[in-house]
Amino acid sequence: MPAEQVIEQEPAAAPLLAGDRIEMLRAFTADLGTRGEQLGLIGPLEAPRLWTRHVLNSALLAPLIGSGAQVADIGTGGGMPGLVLAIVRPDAHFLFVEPMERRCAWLQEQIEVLGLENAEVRRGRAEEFHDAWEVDQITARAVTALRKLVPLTAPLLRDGGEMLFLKGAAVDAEIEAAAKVLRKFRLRDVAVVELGADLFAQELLAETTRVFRAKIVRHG
Ligand SMILES: C[S@@+](CC[C@H](N)C(=O)[O-])C[C@H]1O[C@@H](n2cnc3c(N)ncnc32)[C@H](O)[C@@H]1O
Repeated sequence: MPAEQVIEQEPAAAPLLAGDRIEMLRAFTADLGTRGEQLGLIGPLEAPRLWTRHVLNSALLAPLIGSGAQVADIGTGGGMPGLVLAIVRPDAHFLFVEPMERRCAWLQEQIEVLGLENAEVRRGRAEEFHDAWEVDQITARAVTALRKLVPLTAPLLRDGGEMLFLKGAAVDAEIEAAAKVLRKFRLRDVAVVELGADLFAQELLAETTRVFRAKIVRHG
């Protein structure tokens, strides 16, 4: 049996990003680090980079969430980024869209254990909710490439709503490959935003995060 992985020590940026929600974020991270691999929520090598690569990578998105916004997080899985954002942004409301039953059970358990009042799980694939909702913002991480993610998520957004997708180093190539769907779904103000550069410069965080950001403008 492989040796148990040690959970990464909490980076100095964590309390700065979580503010008075830090204890909640610590409880979630500890639970994910302890049970996440066994439940198939994180890979076998992820515990030593759990804070940096997963939890804080998600929390960095928090300043882009609108106050009072209705947000759908697509493919929440073990909780990234939706559950982390629901913890650090109690002033916004989150729907966790996830097709896998075991992952939904984990997310529901976390909502109850943490006492989160601003989050709900919706079991299913994003396409099952097309035209049923008109949310303000959509978040997603590690679900699929942009050229597939945009058609999956655009019908869930209100006119003027926004996509915020955590992406890796290949984001520019993904945007290029998605040029046709970006036009088809009338996305505007397409940008790649780098988050966490200030914390990185102060050596409080080991990595920055890239976000694909765009607005949908159906009329005009
Ligand atoms: C690689 S995991 C990423 C999980 C989490 N977002 C993260 O970054 O750790 C992809 C997740 O997307 C979910 N998923 C795949 N296709 C989906 C769809 N069409 N709609 C909603 N969720 C989907 C999967 O069930 C899985 O939990």
